[in-house]
Amino acid sequence: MAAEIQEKRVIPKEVANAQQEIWKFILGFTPTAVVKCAIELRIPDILENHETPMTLADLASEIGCNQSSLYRIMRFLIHYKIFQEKLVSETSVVGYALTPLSRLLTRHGENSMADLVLLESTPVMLAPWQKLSAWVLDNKQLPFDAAHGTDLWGFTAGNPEHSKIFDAGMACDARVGVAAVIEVCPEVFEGLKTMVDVGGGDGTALRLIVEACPWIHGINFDLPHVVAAAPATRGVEHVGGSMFDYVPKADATYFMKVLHDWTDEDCIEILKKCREAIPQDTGKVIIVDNVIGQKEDHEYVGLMIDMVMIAHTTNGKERTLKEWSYLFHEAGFTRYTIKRLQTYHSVMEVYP
Ligand SMILES: C[S@@+](CC[C@H](N)C(=O)[O-])C[C@H]1O[C@@H](n2cnc3c(N)ncnc32)[C@H](O)[C@@H]1O
Repeated sequence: MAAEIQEKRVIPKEVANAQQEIWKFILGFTPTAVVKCAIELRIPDILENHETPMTLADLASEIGCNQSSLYRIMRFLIHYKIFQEKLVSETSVVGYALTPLSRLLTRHGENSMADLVLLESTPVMLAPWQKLSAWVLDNKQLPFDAAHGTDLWGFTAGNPEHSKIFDAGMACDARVGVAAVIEVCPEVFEGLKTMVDVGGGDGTALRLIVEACPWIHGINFDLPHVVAAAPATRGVEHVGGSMFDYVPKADATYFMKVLHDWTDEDCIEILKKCREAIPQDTGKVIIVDNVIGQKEDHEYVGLMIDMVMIAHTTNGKERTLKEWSYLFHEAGFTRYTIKRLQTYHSVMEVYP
């Protein structure tokens, strides 16, 4: 039966368009929730392991679920280009296949971002988002503390399961960041005999750097509960402690997505500790972090991460180059260079 569709416009086009846009905010969490669902069901892994596109019936049987609910999940994710429909070779049967996006959502792929999706969508990380407006109003209790009664680092120290999820999430972003640094500016690591990764998490970043630059002896420095759970790695020594007390001595200190967790005053204190830890004539601090307010390319990621800093950290923030430069100057450093990577990160080398 053919239906006749008549579009009767009773509200101005501009308002109708605005309403469509607002729906993105009303239900903006749905892509996150449904992608998380697909990862938990291991759909990217199942499709990766299947040589040809997979029919709904085969995929449902592999997962052990009902076809009609799976169909709706897949229809939604195809719309978001997470999966695609393709003909099963030389037949007219349509199956599901990976796209460049879902290739990043397998559980153990080299460039997988799945653990980061799983981390950010845990109830623990979502709860502080309910507390933003209260914090903006009085700037008293930080959103994470308001939700959990302690800051993120205190929470991970007391919750080993969440600490593991947090470290895994950080490690997947570290893999992408380190690969980009080694690809674009390997000279950053030339001539270094020792390097300490301050706030290095489970040591993933340092492991990859030492694998690519085997002349470096790596020191992975993080809070005691984090290094206690970190896997032993050749060429990397794990040291537990707090960067507010001291930074282990090395030719260079390396920070990846650490300083953005802290206030200007905290960063200046940490950077001063770094100046004491490195040789005054040949030492340097290497910072891999976001610099906002530059080219447009990754600005939306930077601005979203800036909101994450409010929700999850102790007054951390994303910084412009001018704000970074202020920290370096206040901590007593005299010059720095900056290189932008294809990812949202930049690499800054800062000298005494
Ligand atoms: C956002 S994560 C970044 C981890 C890692 N650099 C990466 O890029 O994946 C921040 C790290 O700082 C560590 N950290 C927090 N407070 C610290 C302190 N006082 N001293 C040393 N590390 C600390 C956390 O345990 C966590 O591993």
